[in-house]
Amino acid sequence: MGTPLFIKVCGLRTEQDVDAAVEAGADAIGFVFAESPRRIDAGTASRLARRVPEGITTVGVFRNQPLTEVRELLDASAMRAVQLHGDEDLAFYDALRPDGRLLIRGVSVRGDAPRHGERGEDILLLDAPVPGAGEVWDRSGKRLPEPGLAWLLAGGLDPGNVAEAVRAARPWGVDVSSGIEISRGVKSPALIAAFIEAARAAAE
Ligand SMILES: O=C(O)c1ccccc1N[C@@H]1O[C@H](COP(=O)(O)O)[C@@H](O)[C@H]1O
Repeated sequence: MGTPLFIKVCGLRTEQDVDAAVEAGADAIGFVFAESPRRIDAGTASRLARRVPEGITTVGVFRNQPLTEVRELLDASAMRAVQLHGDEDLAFYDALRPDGRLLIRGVSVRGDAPRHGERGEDILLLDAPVPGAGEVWDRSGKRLPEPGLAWLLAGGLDPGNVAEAVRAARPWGVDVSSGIEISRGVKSPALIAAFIEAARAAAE
């Protein structure tokens, strides 16, 4: 397919899961600071992030939280990227931009998918209506970003369906949370490895 697929695994909470993601070749690892069963505090995120080699992007995930809280948590945990997954407006993105972190805009697609770059984001993430719920959304008839733009497909992906999703939607990258869990909020190193292997194979 040309450029290698960018793979983000999200909602990791333990050393074992982080090590599995690094070992399996994830490009980015997400730590959830938003309201969620996967939420962790800054101290835990900081401890886990220290296990992540420099070339892998650590991502703090937020949803409709105050700017001061977002910035405090990002700084305290030394995240390399920020994912805003709510209704954050352009001013919110503009305020974070000078911090120099990669900006990821997570969008719950209900009608048409938004265009890449409307908030000045580096990466657009298209997700199901309820983030982190493991739901596949209906992509049929939807205008997806053009090839070459940095956008991630998310929403109900798992080791069994990611290959077909990559072949059909041709995303720049993929993001997963529920599909690599054995129960809500509990990741499986085996599923992390299986997901990354299946996604990579589909993109070759
Ligand atoms: O995972 C969460 O609980 C979460 C909470 C708030 C914002 C985003 C969240 N997760 C994001 O959801 C998608 C995919 O989830 P899934 O694979 O369908 O479970 C992914 O972008 C996560 O970053």
